[in-house]
Amino acid sequence: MSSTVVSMKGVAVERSGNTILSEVDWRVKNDQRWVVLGPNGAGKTTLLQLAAAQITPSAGTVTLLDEDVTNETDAAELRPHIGFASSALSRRLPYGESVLDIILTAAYGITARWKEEYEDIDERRAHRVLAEWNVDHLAERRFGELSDGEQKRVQIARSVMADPELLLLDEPAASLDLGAREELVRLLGGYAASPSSPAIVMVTHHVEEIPAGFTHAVLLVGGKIAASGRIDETLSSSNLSSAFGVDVVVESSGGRFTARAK
Ligand SMILES: Nc1ncnc2c1ncn2[C@@H]1O[C@H](COP(=O)(O)OP(=O)(O)OP(=O)(O)O)[C@@H](O)[C@H]1O
Repeated sequence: MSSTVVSMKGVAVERSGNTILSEVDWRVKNDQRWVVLGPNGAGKTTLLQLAAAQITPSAGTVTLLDEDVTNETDAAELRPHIGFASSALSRRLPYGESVLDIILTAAYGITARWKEEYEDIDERRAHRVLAEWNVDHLAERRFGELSDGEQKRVQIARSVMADPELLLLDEPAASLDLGAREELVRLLGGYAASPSSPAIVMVTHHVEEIPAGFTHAVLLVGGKIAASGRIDETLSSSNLSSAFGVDVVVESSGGRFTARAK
């Protein structure tokens, strides 16, 4: 049965006197896979930080997994149930740590192994999750020695290790070469297609990075939602042209999208 995992009503975020998001009304259900698009500075990462319970709104209400997020205590309780992969978070991962430990520490919500005793069941799950993201063969390697593409897949494996109810991905394919991008997009598409996967929200700059099977899209412009809804309807040539201020043609084939200037 589908249920709402993210609900934002009349949400605004202000920082240093600037309004970064305003009038945001948005709902994500557990069987939906969303992509967030918009020009640089539109507020995409800020929207994801709200959904990750990393920040609280300046106005309006944010409800995550049926809990209102009004203060730091609410947010701290919610965070273990939300998977979040972003390059800002990955910079905090210890580069000398083994891939297996990077994944295992996620089970305890920490970024470095100290003296924890892990259960066999955690290790088995870690290997299963690594295999799911096609990095199990790298389990004993140091995280910092991996290629960008391998590191991105380990970050996502880490963010799903604790079996989250909501998975948030901030530009997971940024800086990847074509082969690594396509490998990641294929794996994300497979993950998105599974009914047992959580709700997913992915921020990206490029429609080519949207995996097949994503169901919804939201376009942010100047901190406001310019369009949102079913992906095919929202990612229209006219919506993207007006969001990015350039005349583009958007095409889709086999569930994937391309965009190019007219
Ligand atoms: N702590 C802060 N204080 C003041 N302004 C901030 C702060 N954090 C972000 N901003 C501003 O808020 C706006 C939205 O930032 P955000 O990172 O959410 O946008 P974005 O759409 O993810 O951008 P990009 O595509 O460039 O990553 C930007 O203009 C940014 O400079």
